[in-house]
Amino acid sequence: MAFIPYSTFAARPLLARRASSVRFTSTQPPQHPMPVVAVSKRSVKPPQQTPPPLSAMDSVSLMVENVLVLYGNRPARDATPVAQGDLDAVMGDKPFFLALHNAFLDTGPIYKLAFGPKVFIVIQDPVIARSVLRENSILYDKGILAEILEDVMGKGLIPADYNTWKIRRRAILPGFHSKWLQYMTIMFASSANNLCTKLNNLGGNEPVDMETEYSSLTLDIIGKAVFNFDFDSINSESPIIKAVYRCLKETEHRSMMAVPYWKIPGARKVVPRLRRFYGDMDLINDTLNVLIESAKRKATAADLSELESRDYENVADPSLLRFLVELRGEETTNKQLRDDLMTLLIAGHETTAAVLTWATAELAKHPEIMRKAREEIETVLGDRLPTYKDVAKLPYIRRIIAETLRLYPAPPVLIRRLLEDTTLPKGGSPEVTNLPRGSDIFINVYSLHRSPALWDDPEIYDPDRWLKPKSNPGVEGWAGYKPASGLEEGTPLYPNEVNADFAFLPFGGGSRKCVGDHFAVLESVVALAMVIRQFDFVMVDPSKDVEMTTGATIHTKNGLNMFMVPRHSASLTDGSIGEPVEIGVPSFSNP
Ligand code: HEM
Repeated sequence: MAFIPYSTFAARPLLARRASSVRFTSTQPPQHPMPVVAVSKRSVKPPQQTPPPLSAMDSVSLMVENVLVLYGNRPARDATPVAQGDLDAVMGDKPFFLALHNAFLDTGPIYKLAFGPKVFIVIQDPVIARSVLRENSILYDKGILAEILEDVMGKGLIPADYNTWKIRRRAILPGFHSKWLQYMTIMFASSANNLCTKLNNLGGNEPVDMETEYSSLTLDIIGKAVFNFDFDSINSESPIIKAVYRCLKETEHRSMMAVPYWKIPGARKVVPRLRRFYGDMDLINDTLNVLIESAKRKATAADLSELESRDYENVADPSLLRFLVELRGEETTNKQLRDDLMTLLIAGHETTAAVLTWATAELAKHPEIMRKAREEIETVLGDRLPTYKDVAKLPYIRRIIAETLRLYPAPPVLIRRLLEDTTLPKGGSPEVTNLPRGSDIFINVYSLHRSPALWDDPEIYDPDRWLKPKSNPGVEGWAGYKPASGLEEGTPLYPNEVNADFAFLPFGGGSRKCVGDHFAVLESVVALAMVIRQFDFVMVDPSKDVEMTTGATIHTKNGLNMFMVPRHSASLTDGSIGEPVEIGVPSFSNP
């Protein structure tokens, strides 16, 4: 059976490009951006006490109960439907969350998914999701997800137990303050500019795999932001980049395994993929340790207010790592810092690459949306590089990012494990659900975002849906979606879980909500605007492999539904694309 990894959430199309006639010749010097986009600091409301984690005995007794209920005569605790039969029919080589989605359409907003003695509770209801993620978040830990990610992220924020998480979240969250984000936006533009230069230099009709290109872009960005390290993966492939990618692949592979083979004693010495994985981890850890030592040597202790008001344009190392080692009172071990860095690197990389890839794919499918997007970019930016201030003036591009995250959330499923017996609210389901301690829970964000009960024409890609309110009294306790003044300047950066009352969870919600949401939206808006104003993308028959005019055959990785070829029109290039102009970003130096 398959679990869902954090970083790989599938669902990404394969793209190709060719330079279009959009000019890109000069830029204005970067302005000092003002904080116009509403970037708010969220207060973390830690619960008072969390129940103890599950013991092996607890797991066994839960499995016994499941067997007795599913295959014996013991009555179930409630009437929540079991989706076993339906899932068997749909499970094949499709991504796991698509199987979950089919079961949702057949079964309803909450169901139980049985694999032998193991039962998962699958939730696609905003009221129940709100209860798990926000109102009663104290009752849950990351369960299976923590087990899969432990080797890579250690006690980083995503898999961390409650006590570690509470301390590290308090340290890391302030690092994403608005002055730093403003400065980072300049770096996003500079990095996206490198990608555009590379694509321009490729020339010809060769198809380009945009998923890979976006992935390199977001890796370069996250490396600079998190530890001031220039992977330069847009232009080169170093051993460290290869090691990072292979580790991501290993995490993905583990997520598909029913048996945690990496925990078998001695396995890491004899299984070739594990030997390579731990070798890669050694290389990454050595590199991170050098970066940590170097940051510690240069560090001067500072208070939060000093760090928040820094002149980042004149700081040699503006990274989060530097912030973390300089923040007074936040003494921490190298091991914890390594875990934090690795977590941020993985969490902030493929997720953003996926949204950029899907957004580009959807724009290629919808020429009218592409036209409106380019019109906005032309009006606001012309051919200069975007700044933080500009992002506030690009509400249509921001809606495109939001709409892409709705249809292609990455991760498509949030994972939790219940630590105490509880009762879930009804929401849109007929009954409340009684759950025993130890229940594994999937919040199926993919289906929540495509639920006909919550969205009009949910399968349609429509960035303007975010301008219209939506409600449904049939979902008991759901406040509906309320647009925040049309997402114009000065309003929230993106429609979020608060104004959709947990029907829209691209960055999760509650205390463990993504710390990088604003970072990711700013990055996506800047990169998408810069790429689509210069390049065209065309959709072709998604149902089969396609022979390119160049003779190349493109295969979609996940068989989901789309890929692209360059537009075959000579009029698309008029030779007017000039040299991109450098902007004032200090170079990111590797130690
Ligand atoms: C489009 C891009 C992104 C998406 C869709 C995304 C999505 C998410 C989601 C859904 C969660 C919640 C997971 C859960 O509740 O189990 C999360 C958590 C997290 N994300 Fe992101 N993320 C993105 C970008 C980033 C970036 C750029 C960073 C860092 C620079 C980041 C760092 C984190 C961290 C550290 C957590 C764990 C928070 C905690 O448990 O306190 N993410 N992300």
